[in-house]
Amino acid sequence: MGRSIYFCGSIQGGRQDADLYARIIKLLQGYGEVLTEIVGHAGIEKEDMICNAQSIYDQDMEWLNISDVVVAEVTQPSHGVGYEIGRAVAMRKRVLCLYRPFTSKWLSCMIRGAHREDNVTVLDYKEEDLPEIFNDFFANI
Ligand SMILES: O=c1[nH]c(=O)n([C@H]2C[C@H](O)[C@@H](COP(=O)(O)O)O2)cc1CO
Repeated sequence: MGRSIYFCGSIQGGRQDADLYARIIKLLQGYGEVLTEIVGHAGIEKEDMICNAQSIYDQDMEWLNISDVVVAEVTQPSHGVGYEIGRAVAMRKRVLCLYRPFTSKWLSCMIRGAHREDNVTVLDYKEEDLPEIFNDFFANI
């Protein structure tokens, strides 16, 4: 164990999948410490109103830096999630992007096209597949 996991999910991009993020975070906590647990909290977008964007950015970049692995739910498009993935790739982090294809959302080619054998994995998934996906993914990290 002892891994630090940076989980990315849409906040200002739309909170339609917030409950799913909370369930994913719970599963991920079986594999390490999730630094960005707050992404699954109900009411976070309202909390943000009273917070400072720069301090959130600075904290998140620090967490991204120290993380061992990045897991992103990318179905709901989000500037912040796309930015975090781009920075994580530049830092040569191991990145897992999870996309649910059976929705009306299309995945950006800047995410789909980032898939590489060695460090970036982009997977189409259904929620019921997650335990097996995480078991396989974390077996090598
Ligand atoms: O309050 C916040 N706290 C925070 O950690 N984030 C980070 C984590 C999420 O993975 C990502 C979401 O970006 P966005 O808000 O553009 O959808 O940005 C984003 C916000 C709000 O933009």
